[in-house]
Amino acid sequence: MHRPRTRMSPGHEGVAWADHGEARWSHTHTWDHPEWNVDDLVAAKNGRTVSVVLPALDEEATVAGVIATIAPLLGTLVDELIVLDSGSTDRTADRARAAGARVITREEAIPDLPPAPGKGEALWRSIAATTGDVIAFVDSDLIDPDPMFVPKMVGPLLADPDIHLVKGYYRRPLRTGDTQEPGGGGRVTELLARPLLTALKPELGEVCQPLGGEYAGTRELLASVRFAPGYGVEIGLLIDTYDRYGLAGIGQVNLGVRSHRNRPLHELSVMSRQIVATLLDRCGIEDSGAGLIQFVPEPDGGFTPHTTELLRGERPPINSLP
Ligand SMILES: O=c1ccn([C@@H]2O[C@H](COP(=O)(O)OP(=O)(O)O[C@H]3O[C@H](CO)[C@@H](O)[C@H](O)[C@H]3O)[C@@H](O)[C@H]2O)c(=O)[nH]1
Ligand SMILES: O=C(O)[C@H](O)COP(=O)(O)O
Repeated sequence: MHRPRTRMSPGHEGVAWADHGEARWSHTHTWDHPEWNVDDLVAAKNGRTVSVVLPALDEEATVAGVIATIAPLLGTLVDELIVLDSGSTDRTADRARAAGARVITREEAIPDLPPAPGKGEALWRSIAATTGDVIAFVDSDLIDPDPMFVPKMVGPLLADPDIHLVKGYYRRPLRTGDTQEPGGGGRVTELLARPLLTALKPELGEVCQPLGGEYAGTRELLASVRFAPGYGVEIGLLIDTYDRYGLAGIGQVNLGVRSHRNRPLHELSVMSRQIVATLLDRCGIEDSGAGLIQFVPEPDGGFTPHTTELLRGERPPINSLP
């Protein structure tokens, strides 16, 4: 496969863009109009294998729909498709199996170690449970994802040996009740992650969706980095990849539109607290470690404080396990 074309247009005046040699990273490592097809990618695999991992916690409503968009690639581009069940108590596992995925629990992935809660733990264990040279992650709460999500994400990894992490980016609608706001989604991304990243790691300000759950990486990278707990996992992986390989090791690909189950604001606050903890840690800034206090409105007009503690317990690189 030829190196895919880059199409991110410039014109962001006033932004201190990172120079990547002669060309800016946003030109050389951003695929705004990816044009490769599955046959191109199969030819580019060259003996390498691709695993797709769907982390899932109680996603019975959507998991089968996500699998249905990826299962047709099994045996060609995709060599294995697993759902890493993060402790679901609903019918996620049954539905995932019926749709054509292999379901692996956290305990099965690494039997000798009791599982911790959170998404980071599920992804970390999935590295041990899969064998692909390239691993693509797709959230299992997506609604009508495009079947080209995985082919688009793995393209740069198969084409360029210097790239180790490819983040998807997209338009993000926000659904509230019966209404849908086309560009209203990605609230934590836009209000917290991108501003804070720009302040502390300005070169990563060019990454459109630092938090998005659709990304792919080489096993070389993913087995050799630590995994942050909970929802800190994406920001941790992004910064750790940057610190190891620089921007040259990262790519991003336009996946079109991504809809998912939009969480209520109070759940996103807890997610944000976890992300802040990992971001500060990766930037060498001390965090108080305090849990987030939220004020729950009561029927009588008052509020009750409720604290959510931070998830702790960074996981070491999988390839450092005995
Ligand atoms: O303990 C958990 C929590 C979540 N999930 C799964 O992880 C995926 C994403 O979780 P979700 O709660 O839907 O996250 P979002 O609200 O969509 O948050 C965004 O931002 C997070 C922080 O970067 C990322 O982890 C998400 O992938 C990204 O979509 C879903 O398939 C979940 O079922 C688990 O497997 N275990
Ligand atoms: O990635 C994010 O910013 C959070 O998952 C919130 O996304 P949403 O605003 O689209 O629900």
